[in-house]
Amino acid sequence: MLEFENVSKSFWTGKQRKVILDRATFRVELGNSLGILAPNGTGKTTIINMMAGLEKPDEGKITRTSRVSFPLGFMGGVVNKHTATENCRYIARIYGLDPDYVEAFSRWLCGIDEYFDMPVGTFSSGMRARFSFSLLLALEFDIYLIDEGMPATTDAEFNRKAGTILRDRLQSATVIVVSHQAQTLEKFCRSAAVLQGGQLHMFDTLEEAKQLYDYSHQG
Ligand SMILES: Nc1ncnc2c1ncn2[C@@H]1O[C@H](COP(=O)(O)OP(=O)(O)OP(=O)(O)O)[C@@H](O)[C@H]1O
Repeated sequence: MLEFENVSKSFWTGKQRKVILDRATFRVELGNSLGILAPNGTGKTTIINMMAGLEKPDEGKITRTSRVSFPLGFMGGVVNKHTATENCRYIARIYGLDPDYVEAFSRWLCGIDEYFDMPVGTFSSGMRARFSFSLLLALEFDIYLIDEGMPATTDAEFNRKAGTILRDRLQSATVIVVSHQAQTLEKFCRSAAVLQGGQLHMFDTLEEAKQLYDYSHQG
């Protein structure tokens, strides 16, 4: 379970206060994957980062009773001057997992051959995306956090392999996806929410959420 209680977050831009969340309260239960619809620039990344514990709320309480992933695509825990192998093994140890397994799984899924033993700083952006996604799937979480859908890699073979594993994982795990597009959420989510005026409005179905979203933002 992941719960926000009266969580507020805003940024001061130098001119005005940009409100992301205003005393928002909601809860995500295991087994009930959630899609959050929000237009660009309204705070999707900030909310996902707060869920992951990478950013703190200004006020309120965030409770995690399940293993919550880092956001898909997040490279903050990866050290550029170290190889993919070293990074994998180090991160596996942090999470108390078997480094041999995590390394072997990421190496296989990533499919970047000898680059896996080169410093991550030498990777192309596509390779970096593949590496961070492979690493995320090598680790075991109860709740996976995804910002704007699958990473945009141009490698069809990788997208197919990673997509299949992610779908399998979703049989037992829960996913929270934030996106500005309802289409991205269709593949993953049972229920959906719309971010509006600093509140998350929760709906039982994506269809209901879409109606509010289309009406408010596109209509
Ligand atoms: N540290 C910060 N200081 C000031 N403003 C910030 C800070 N971080 C984010 N913002 C602002 O808060 C708003 C929300 O940012 P965020 O990155 O969470 O939005 P987003 O919905 O993920 O955007 P996008 O879809 O464009 O990636 C933006 O206007 C952004 O400029």
